[in-house]
Amino acid sequence: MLRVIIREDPDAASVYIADYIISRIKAFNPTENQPFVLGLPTGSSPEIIYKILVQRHRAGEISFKDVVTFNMDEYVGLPRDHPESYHSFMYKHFFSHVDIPPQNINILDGNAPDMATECTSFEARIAHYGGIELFLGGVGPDGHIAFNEPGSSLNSRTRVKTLAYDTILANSRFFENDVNKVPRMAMTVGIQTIMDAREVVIVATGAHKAFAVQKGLEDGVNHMWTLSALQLHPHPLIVCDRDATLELKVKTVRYFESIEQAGTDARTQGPALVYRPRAYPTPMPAKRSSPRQQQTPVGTPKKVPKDLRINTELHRLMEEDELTPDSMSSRMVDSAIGGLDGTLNNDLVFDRMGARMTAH
Ligand SMILES: N[C@@H]1[C@@H](O)[C@H](O)[C@@H](COP(=O)(O)O)O[C@@H]1O
Repeated sequence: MLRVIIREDPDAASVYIADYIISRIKAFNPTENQPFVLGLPTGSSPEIIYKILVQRHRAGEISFKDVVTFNMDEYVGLPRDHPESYHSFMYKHFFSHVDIPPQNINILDGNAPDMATECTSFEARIAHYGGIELFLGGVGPDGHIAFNEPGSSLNSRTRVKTLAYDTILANSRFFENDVNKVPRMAMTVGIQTIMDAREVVIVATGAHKAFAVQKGLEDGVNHMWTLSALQLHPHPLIVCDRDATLELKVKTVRYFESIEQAGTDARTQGPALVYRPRAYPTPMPAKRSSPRQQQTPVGTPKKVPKDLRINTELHRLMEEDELTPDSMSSRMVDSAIGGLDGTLNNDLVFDRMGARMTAH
């Protein structure tokens, strides 16, 4: 069921989401062998949420020791240590301040020598953990989730996307208001990757999100407003501030408010917490990588166990016409995304195109 929670301002909406995430992690009671798998976004809206999560962690209320994270997107070609890379954002606002082990952090490498392999490997790492339990996301003013711009396939998986002009314009505020400094491409999880999460929580704050919220909630499912795909998800939660509801019908707002007033607190109404979503195969036991392996850039894995093969007849992993030319990539060592490299190098293989892994 679609749940919409409305709070008066961004702070109150963020407190709600931080509370929600904490309660879900606690209820899951993660361990090293059964970690809570959390999908995470960047952007100015989630910044407040991270701030609250850090405060709660410092107050001893929540640990991220047994949480594994997957970030939804990253710019292509921007150096990892650039202040505006999503890698830098995540460390600055969250990872550096909590007890998450570095090997539990998964961020797409926007400078990977082979973009297709990087995307395929990301999906395989998610599958390795049995899927994402809770995917937190934001929404762009044009209704995009992650970087699934208008027109994205609702069946899409992790791939390279060209950014829409609206998004380049919106994100130029992080690049000295110069549209020419904004990367033109990004790697992003697909709509299907998000839809496979057991639970999706979206933060939408500010009047500039109101139109996207209206299109996403009140109109039908369509690929031009990719937020609308969540209408088909069994457990979506959209948390808005009052301004983000400005384009909704009064009737819609009243309905969602009445659901909350009726006592069905979303915090106790999430899906049953299970470690392994049925959509995913039983994963291999997690192996600890040696520090040396953690320094290894993402390479081409060797072979795929049968239960991790993805039938890409159904899901194309790449939009080949949008691939970055090799010359734009620079090989970088990313220790933060290297935690599973050892495992992947030993146990998984992708063919040259990276887009097709078929059952033999
Ligand atoms: N790829 C990110 C999205 O994941 C995010 O939801 C959106 C909105 O960000 P903000 O919260 O800054 O408005 O910005 C970017 O495009």
